[in-house]
Amino acid sequence: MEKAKVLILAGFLGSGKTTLLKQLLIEERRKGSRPAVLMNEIGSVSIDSDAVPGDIPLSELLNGCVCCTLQDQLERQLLLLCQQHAPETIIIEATGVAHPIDILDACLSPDLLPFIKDPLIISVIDSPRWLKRENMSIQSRMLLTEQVKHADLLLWNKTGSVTEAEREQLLEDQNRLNPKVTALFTDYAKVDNSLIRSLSSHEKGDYQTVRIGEQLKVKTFIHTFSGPVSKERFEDWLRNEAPDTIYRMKGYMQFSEKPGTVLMHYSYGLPQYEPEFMKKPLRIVIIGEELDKDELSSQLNRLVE
Ligand SMILES: Nc1nc2c(ncn2[C@@H]2O[C@H](COP(=O)(O)OP(=O)(O)OP(=O)(O)O)[C@@H](O)[C@H]2O)c(=O)[nH]1
Repeated sequence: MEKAKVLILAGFLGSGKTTLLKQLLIEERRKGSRPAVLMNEIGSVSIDSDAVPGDIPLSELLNGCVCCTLQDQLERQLLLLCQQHAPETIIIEATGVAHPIDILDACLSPDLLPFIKDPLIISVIDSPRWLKRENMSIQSRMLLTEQVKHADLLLWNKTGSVTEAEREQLLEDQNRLNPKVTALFTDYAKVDNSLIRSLSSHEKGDYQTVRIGEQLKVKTFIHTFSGPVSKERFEDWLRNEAPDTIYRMKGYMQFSEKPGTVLMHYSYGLPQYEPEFMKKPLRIVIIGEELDKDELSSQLNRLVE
């Protein structure tokens, strides 16, 4: 049996991993290959799994981060995927707070060796966030650095608004942290899949363990809206009231100004909306540091009209 190639998508919350995943799946389909996806989200509700078409085997690890609590489960799920579906490629989208080497460790268990080859770490970095990382907590900064340092392929993503001088800075950081890496400047994580196929992983050095859970204080919670909210007031809330330690929000909402449900993505200060045509519960997952759940819930409840 042909061993499956494993791609580990690493990168901080909201950096563009799901955007890359969708493109990789389209490309895998185009070349007639059999991909499978393993997703890990720290919330108890999977939102990203909608990105995976229904006929592609998908395994989900919810409610925890691979690097902290779910390593055994990741191993088991990988084994099951291999035994049940014999995929040619397995794409692992880890939570934005996972340490890439921990995921790699789980992939390298002896039980899995007959089934998988070449785990490759693709780190998707939110370039504007990287450039302003001094505003983040020390643990988050360390994690970002580790994601750059251990990447086999590094995507400096969201470079649409990055200046030439900032690109120079990114290259300098890259040369300092991971001089051998193959790196690209990308927008919406657009990358030629033939490049990924041609890559081979390099030796991983020692790494500094960053266990997220307690230390990073990245927390997640789910807020359920009882009805439509005012879009204008929601965006006012984002601009003026929402704590800037919210890294990411994602979920389904309805706005009183316009009928229909939207999938709302929020990362690094900007909301984006996509129409959603299926009936979905009006709930969002909020991920951030030092969040006061009760305070946030009452602020969000006040937006319901
Ligand atoms: N402006 C801009 N937005 C982008 C780019 N790449 C992705 N996005 C948007 O950023 C948001 C987050 O992207 P995702 O692909 O969901 O990020 P992720 O890393 O999977 O996020 P988590 O699953 O929360 O960790 C989405 O609204 C994307 O459309 C980019 O290059 N430029």
